[in-house]
Amino acid sequence: MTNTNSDLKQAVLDVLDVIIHPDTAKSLVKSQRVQGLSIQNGGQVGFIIEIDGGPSPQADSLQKTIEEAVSQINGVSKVTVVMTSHSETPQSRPSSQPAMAPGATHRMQKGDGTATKDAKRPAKASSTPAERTSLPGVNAMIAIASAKGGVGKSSVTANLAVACAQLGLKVGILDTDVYGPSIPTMFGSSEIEPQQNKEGKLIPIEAHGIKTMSIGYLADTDAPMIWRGPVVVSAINQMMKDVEWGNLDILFVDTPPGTGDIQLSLAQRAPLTGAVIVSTPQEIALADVRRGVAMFHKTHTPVLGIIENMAWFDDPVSNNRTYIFGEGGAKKTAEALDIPFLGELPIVPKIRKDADNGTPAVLTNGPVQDSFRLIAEQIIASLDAPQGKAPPRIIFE
Ligand SMILES: Nc1ncnc2c1ncn2[C@@H]1O[C@H](COP(=O)(O)OP(=O)(O)OP(=O)(O)O)[C@@H](O)[C@H]1O
Repeated sequence: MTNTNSDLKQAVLDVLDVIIHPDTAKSLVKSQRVQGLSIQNGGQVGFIIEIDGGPSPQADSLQKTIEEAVSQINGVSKVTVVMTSHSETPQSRPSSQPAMAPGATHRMQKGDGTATKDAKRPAKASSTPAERTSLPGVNAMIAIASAKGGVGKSSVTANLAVACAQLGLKVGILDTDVYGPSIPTMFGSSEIEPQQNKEGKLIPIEAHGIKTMSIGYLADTDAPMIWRGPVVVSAINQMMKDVEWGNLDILFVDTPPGTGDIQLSLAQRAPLTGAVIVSTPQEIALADVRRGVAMFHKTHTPVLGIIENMAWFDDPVSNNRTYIFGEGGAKKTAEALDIPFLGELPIVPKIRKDADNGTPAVLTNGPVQDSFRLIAEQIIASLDAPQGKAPPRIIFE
């Protein structure tokens, strides 16, 4: 960040410090209601304000006051305020927890408070997948999850989405991985800034035939994200609803790794049709898979299947196959948990290289494309099967 940006940041904080929250009669800054303040090039200011309760005329008026006050600051070209609410009050934050995410940004506009309403809605045991896909125009919403980080969840999401599009489906990806949003990089779209339509909804960025929206387009991903769980969930909830997805056959959701509170809230609140779990074959990852499956069961989200990534490596020089992370562990776990096993993907340097270059490997004809297509076909078929059960597994080498 440049000195100018630092000065501007301080000027914004100074202005917010003198704005008093009408309910608590405390300064927004002092009551730790400002999160994720960020200044983008050209004086674009974005931040989150935590409010209590859902949308209200008071919240609207507070937002207007904030926007007007900040836009008066010399050097500010655009102000975007996200109003979020959740059940925990800012005052109950442990003092060790930072109130702000330095450098993090968020350019979405005006929360609708649905996070609060949703937080009170229990996951219905009786809900069917169809009932839970409530995003208008979106036929199915599938979470790609991994209980462990770095197992290739985003790579699988990107390639699966393109494989589904190659099979003729309209596909989108919502990247909610706040800890490392990699979809913009994998689609070569990280420099593009999403625009808004007349209703203020974000227009997804289309790349390689996929509509993408990512927290990475909205945030400074070089800055550490230290948002608290409820704020993350609220921001993601807003991302889901405030994007003009249009008509989609499948919206894949790249989720943050883990099975903590954030992931549980997401599984409860997102109108998921089902979840696909990605794992590597080793035992330590598989223990996490069990936790992930349990989490989705708890929220009555059908687990459509498990994909084993980085299953083996074929050395092109020696022609030897090495099972670097062990052999067949995810398949065994799938069998033990009575969950469809969707297939295994080897370690292929092209998958990594193409991801880094912004062109998913599945775009090139060859074995990688074949593997992802087979998995995509099973997932598509599983959407029509009762209870989200996949058809018998197709074996490929
Ligand atoms: N089958 C594969 N072959 C080769 N490289 C792979 C494969 N799958 C993933 N990778 C590479 O491994 C790294 C981690 O993958 P990726 O970012 O998709 O994982 P992730 O589970 O989404 O990570 P995170 O937990 O950080 O979100 C990336 O560099 C990616 O290109």
